[in-house]
Amino acid sequence: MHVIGTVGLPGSGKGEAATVAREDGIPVVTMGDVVRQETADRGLDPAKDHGKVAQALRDENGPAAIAERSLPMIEDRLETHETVLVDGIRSGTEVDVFEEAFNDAFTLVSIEAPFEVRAERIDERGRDVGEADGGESLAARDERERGFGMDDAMARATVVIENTGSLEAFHEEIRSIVRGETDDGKHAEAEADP
Ligand SMILES: Nc1ncnc2c1ncn2[C@@H]1O[C@H](COP(=O)(O)OP(=O)(O)OP(=O)(O)O)[C@@H](O)[C@H]1O
Repeated sequence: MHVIGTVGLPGSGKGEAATVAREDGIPVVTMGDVVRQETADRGLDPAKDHGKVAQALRDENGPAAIAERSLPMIEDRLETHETVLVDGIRSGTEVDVFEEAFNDAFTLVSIEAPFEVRAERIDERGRDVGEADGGESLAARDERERGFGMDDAMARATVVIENTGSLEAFHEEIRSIVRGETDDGKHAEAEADP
């Protein structure tokens, strides 16, 4: 069993990492899915009302609410898959939830790139889909994510990927992590033991 969580500021490459994992047959659970499911369960529109419901979940059940609700989804995928990727972790409190649930089977990966590199990539991504990222500036999004506790979450990572090279190089790094070929310092003994 291996649960890999990714953290990183907007445009760092979390979505790319999730795509690479899916292509490798690894199920991806995103915190966004949890919020959209809850929004639908409350009879609201997942496309419009997810921000409101994310806030309501935290107000009603505390800062770990969304991570806690993702646990049954993750456990369900682990019944049929050795590895699951969790996308969208945003705070140290959420990291606590996964470390408590999965102990040494949990690896937190921080994906990092400088502001200018992320800004350029988000700009390119916007052009691909024909729209900007909701009109909110990257600096404002960074600020909002940091407000949730992203810096704390990133500081807890045991694997750090500098996503400053080519897309292909990044894909290779992610593939090696999801295939369990990268040593995060926690699994060394298990790997050495045949
Ligand atoms: N190494 C790279 N080289 C070139 N482009 C990249 C690289 N890594 C990511 N990208 C591109 O940069 C953009 C941002 O990456 P991605 O969507 O994965 O970020 P994210 O962390 O999911 O951001 P957000 O939190 O805003 O959704 C995407 O268009 C992605 O394809």
